[in-house]
Amino acid sequence: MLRNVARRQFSSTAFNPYKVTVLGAGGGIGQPLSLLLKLNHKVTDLRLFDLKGAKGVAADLSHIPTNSTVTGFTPESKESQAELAAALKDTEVVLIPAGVPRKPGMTRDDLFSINAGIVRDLATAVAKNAPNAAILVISNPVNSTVPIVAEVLKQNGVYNPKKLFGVTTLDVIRASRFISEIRNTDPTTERVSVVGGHSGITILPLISQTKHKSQIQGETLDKLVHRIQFGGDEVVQAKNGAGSATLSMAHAGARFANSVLAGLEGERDVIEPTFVDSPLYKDEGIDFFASPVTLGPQGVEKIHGIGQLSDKEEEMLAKCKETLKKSIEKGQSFITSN
Ligand SMILES: NC(=O)C1=CN([C@@H]2O[C@H](COP(=O)(O)OP(=O)(O)OC[C@H]3O[C@@H](n4cnc5c(N)ncnc54)[C@H](O)[C@@H]3O)[C@@H](O)[C@H]2O)C=CC1
Ligand SMILES: O=C([O-])CC(=O)C(=O)O
Repeated sequence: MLRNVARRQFSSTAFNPYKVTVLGAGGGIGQPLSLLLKLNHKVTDLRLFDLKGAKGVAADLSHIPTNSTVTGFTPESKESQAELAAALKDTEVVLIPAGVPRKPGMTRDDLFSINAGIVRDLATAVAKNAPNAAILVISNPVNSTVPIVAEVLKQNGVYNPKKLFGVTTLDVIRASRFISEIRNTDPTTERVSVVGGHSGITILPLISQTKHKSQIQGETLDKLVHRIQFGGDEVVQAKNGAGSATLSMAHAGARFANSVLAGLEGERDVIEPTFVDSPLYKDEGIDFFASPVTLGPQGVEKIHGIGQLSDKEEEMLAKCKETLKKSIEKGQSFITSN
């Protein structure tokens, strides 16, 4: 009995042979994320790339008795692109947690000067070696790195807006957890729509759309919204210079990747909030926005609107859009004006 359950949970079949690549797999997020992907029965060929450490992580994970193969890739020399190309060749899903994390006192935008170039170069390699892959961007600042990837793909003639995602799932899981702490409920059943972007005031949790809207008001509401928006800072401060969220992010990234794979496999009604090329506010010059998205065989199947907001949420949305627009334009012009 136990064996059957284990087999059902972990074994792969010929129907779901997905190749998945993690870029930045040796890092704080990359390692636990790779572990969770090794446990995902939808993944059969797991490729791990990092400037350092990926081979060790791959050898370690390869002893876990799930059906996927795991291969590690590190560049032979500073200039070598061959290993990155091999890690990406014809892969179906690419997760990008490569880049530097925050230290106390920094904003995510402070990471732009280093991470923009890292993400640009990795996106260029994806464009050349896996032009049809779904790309899941974790590296911060997400509000700018996703537009960077889009512009690189456009320059290479392979941009498919249905296959590019900024991973905002950590905001969603934080919202579930924090609301359950206030209401003393089971966090696994709490659903909160979090829209906008992924930093500070661009993170817009729609508490008025939850079943707790009448119970969570006034100061409690303000504190909850603030905690969801600045949840990353709690971890950055607690780690005190040793980085930002890694384990909760690995969980969030693995959950989102599983949803993307479920959509590709043809599962129906897979909906996750994510930061995508979106029609919602394009007429205001905002090319990307996070909202609930139905995931399907081609990637994005349907982008849902954000529904009815409270007056307070409308005010927050206006501020969110102002900041988001600038961050998106900063990412776009990093590619178009260089
Ligand atoms: N989207 C989100 O919700 C979240 C995003 N993040 C972001 O994820 C990124 C990674 O965070 P951590 O894993 O904690 O950092 P880390 O420093 O522990 O790991 C980053 C890894 O990227 C690798 N790397 C750097 N340049 C590379 C390149 N050109 N090619 C391949 N690998 C490269 C490094 O060698 C390192 O192993 C940061 O930018 C962080 O801000 C972190 C938490 C949540
Ligand atoms: O706070 C950070 O820098 C990392 C992050 O994006 C998060 O934890 O939400």
